[in-house]
Amino acid sequence: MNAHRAGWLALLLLAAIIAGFPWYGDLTGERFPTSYELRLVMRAMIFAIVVIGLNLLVGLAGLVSLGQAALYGLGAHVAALLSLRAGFSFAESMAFAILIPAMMGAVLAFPTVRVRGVYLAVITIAFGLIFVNILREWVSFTGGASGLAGIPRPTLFGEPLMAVRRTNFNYYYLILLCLLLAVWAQYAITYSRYGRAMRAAAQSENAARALGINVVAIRTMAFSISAGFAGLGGGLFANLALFVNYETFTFTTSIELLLMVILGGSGTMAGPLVGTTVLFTATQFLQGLGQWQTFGYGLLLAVVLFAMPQGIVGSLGRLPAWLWTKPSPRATGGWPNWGTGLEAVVGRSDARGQATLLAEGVTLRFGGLTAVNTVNMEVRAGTVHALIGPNGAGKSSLLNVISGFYRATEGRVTLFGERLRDAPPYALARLGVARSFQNTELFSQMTVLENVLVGAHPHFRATFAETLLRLPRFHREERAARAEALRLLEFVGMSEFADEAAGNLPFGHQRRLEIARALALRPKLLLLDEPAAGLTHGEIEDLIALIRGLADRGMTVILVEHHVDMIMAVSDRVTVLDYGEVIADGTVAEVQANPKVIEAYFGQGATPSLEAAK
Ligand SMILES: Nc1ncnc2c1ncn2[C@@H]1O[C@H](COP(=O)(O)OP(=O)(O)OP(=O)(O)O)[C@@H](O)[C@H]1O
Repeated sequence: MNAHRAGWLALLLLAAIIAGFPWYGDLTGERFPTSYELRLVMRAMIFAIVVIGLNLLVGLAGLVSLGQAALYGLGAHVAALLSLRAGFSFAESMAFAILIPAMMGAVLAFPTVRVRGVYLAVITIAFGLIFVNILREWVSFTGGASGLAGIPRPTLFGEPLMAVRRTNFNYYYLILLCLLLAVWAQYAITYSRYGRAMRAAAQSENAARALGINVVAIRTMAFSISAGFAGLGGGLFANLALFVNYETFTFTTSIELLLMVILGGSGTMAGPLVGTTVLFTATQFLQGLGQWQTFGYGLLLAVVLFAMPQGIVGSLGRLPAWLWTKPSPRATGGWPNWGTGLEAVVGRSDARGQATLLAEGVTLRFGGLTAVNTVNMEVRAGTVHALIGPNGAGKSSLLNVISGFYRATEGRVTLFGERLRDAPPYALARLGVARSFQNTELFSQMTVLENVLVGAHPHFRATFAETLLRLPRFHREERAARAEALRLLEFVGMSEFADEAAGNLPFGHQRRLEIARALALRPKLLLLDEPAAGLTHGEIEDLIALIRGLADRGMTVILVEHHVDMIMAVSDRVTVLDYGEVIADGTVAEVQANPKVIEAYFGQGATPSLEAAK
């Protein structure tokens, strides 16, 4: 049985235990559980729903929020106010309890455009503090310290949800249903292009942008979904307690929620359930310790996290690998022989001869430094165009302008016949511009296969709803993308590494993977920034064959390289930069004979051949 199935089975078992819990007393004749214990389980389930939402934000999108209790409180207050003051039904007020916090979440995501990490955490703390302050001070609306009491007992389809008679467990089961739906949603989002995009944006923002992911949009989505879960939890809580005030939603609750995520194992499927259960149970037991309660709580956390730094599920999940160490795949020799395989993975373009890229007077300044100075360059489709020059000549800067990472101070760039003014990197990627980075930028904690799948992100058409419901189009696209990703991996000789974490790969393989991932975008223009750096002689030979093969099939390649052998072997044209300016442009032979180039590389009076640079 694989881990996947075991997980679902464990969940089913847990659901069965929770579902059977109210009937335990009837079966055994004991006075257990009383309505007090039932309420505790309901509150724990509500917490778990909020924690699942927070896990998506922290564990997947890598965004730490310390204001989640405020969104939970917002849901609770929306539900309470709408049913108390506006006479909304339970279902109506719950819909708004989810919707309004989700919208608030999108607003909260806005600062992530500028800040992340600890700064973002501080902003979310500020949000939480302001929220509680408003609740406390706006007495006419929220009741201040006396809160909102007398919320009507919820009913659904005319049926009372709360205990009128002892065996009315409707609300209990409704919360359980919501929890199971939340677990499902977490699973469906994590194992989809949305989850992959969230993890990608967290692990390498630049690579994510270069692969067509709108990082701001994906983070807004993560915040919004997470806030929606918090709101759902809040609404359920208000209708359970029938009373709300600010004291339930303070900063301490936000910390508690985050601790549940971390203790369970952030980013894991079962982590939120385990973390919530352990901390919730611990809190109940520790109540017996009186004034030592906080001490015991702190000690428990410190010990568990010291022993299991990845959280309970995160650390236990590694156990099988540790117990039954499987040999990690060994590096294969060279890359396979490209030939027919290439056709299958990149197809063939017939745009040959047309101008793929036209740079006119492109200038890029960093303060007083002119990194790129009035560069004019034309790159034709289906050619390998090398961009060379001494260190600091401005080659990477020009690549960054072409791929949208830097905005040209002056001049213009025309791509595929369209003038694209200030298009962001993700938009250019979607038009067909892929790139590699000088220092490889992989999603190191994702598997090799997942890395390539992120490259296919812009090609998915299934909507969010189709993804959540796992409708046929989702499965079709996912299967096709996987097949294509595996083909690409086979193509770069890395099939046996598919399930390995990208960060564990040897350097040469990381470069291969970066190229496979870029090809998954099905680009028309491929920008390679020093792809041969750190590769062995044999690997460089393979790389040359690959680049040539790509160009022969109509793909345009712009190559920034220092390896002179490689440039001579593979390039159709060469543009030479020095101090940000174009000093030569032509075929390899023309450039080689150009005195300006020789001077730039070797100083005045040097050997008149680039060959000597080998
Ligand atoms: N973000 C930045 N801020 C300020 N200056 C920068 C920035 N990026 C590059 N530069 C400067 O611009 C100039 C060109 O740098 P660039 O990295 O484009 O050169 P390069 O030709 O790619 O060099 P190398 O071959 O060493 O990678 C250098 O003087 C560099 O210090």
